[in-house]
Amino acid sequence: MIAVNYTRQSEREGSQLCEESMALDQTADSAEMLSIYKPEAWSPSSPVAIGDSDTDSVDSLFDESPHRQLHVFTRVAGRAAPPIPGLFVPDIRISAELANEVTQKCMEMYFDGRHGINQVMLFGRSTSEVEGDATLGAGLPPFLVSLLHKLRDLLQPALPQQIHALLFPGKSAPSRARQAILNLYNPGEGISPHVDLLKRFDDGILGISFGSGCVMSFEKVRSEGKSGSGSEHGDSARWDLYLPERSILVLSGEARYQWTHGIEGTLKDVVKSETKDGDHDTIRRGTRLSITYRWLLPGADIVGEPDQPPSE
Ligand SMILES: O=C(O)CCC(=O)C(=O)O
Ligand SMILES: [Fe+2]
Repeated sequence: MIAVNYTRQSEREGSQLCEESMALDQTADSAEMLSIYKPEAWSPSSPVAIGDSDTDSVDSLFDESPHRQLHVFTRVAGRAAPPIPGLFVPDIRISAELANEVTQKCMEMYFDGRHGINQVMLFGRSTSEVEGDATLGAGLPPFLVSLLHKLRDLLQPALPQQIHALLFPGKSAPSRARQAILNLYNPGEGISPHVDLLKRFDDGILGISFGSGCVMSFEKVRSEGKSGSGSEHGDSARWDLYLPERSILVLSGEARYQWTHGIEGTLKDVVKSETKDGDHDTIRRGTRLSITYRWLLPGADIVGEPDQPPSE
């Protein structure tokens, strides 16, 4: 087995959203103190804005000052997968027992805190029947192979058949190289928006969240030659989706190739309320571990270079 350890390049830099999230963390303990912009259910998230406004949807942070009214808007993430073709987040969770087992193994084997590592890449192969015991990831540590097999069974009724077959090829399918990437995020850490490397990874990406939820943001890759802020003019779109712990994410087709995914480095996520329409929950980030399985393209030079940043 080959393992490659990295310190992940993380944190989204320079964007307006990031600055506002900082403001969220620094200025308020609860979302009630903030002005929350609430987009319609499943309309793409609207841009963040700071400035004077007297609309009903915002409250002032500084009501007592008539001269300086600062309004902070933030996005409210949805809880159901947005309509991006090829994106699947089925409404199922792996069991708490399995999640604990896997997390414990990862912490013991890779993230014991000795080297400041927060990213590990592991490599294996799916094998076919002719080679004897067929597995979905021979060469990966047994607990990651076993997780793959459990995911195959769990996802069987939850995904379209061809997407399931893309992730879990049958026993007679040719052997393929597969990577498992483990990412550990302390509260406040994230990963820059990116498209997984086009020259290294094939279609069909499977990710599982452990230990904490987080909001994952998806942004449409801009077509070449277009510029400008875009979102109000139809050439860009963004969705924010809350991924609860033990949930499973699948990226394929358009979602894998035409949209970036990223996680903002924030201590709290603002998410649509599960119980009350039009309301929101503020959810504190815990330490999150993610495991992502990806197919390597034939001949991809896989060892020695970081996976981020990404789009090409
Ligand atoms: O942590 C996650 O769920 C996403 C990780 C990711 O996008 C990556 O490693 O390419
Ligand atoms: Fe990624």
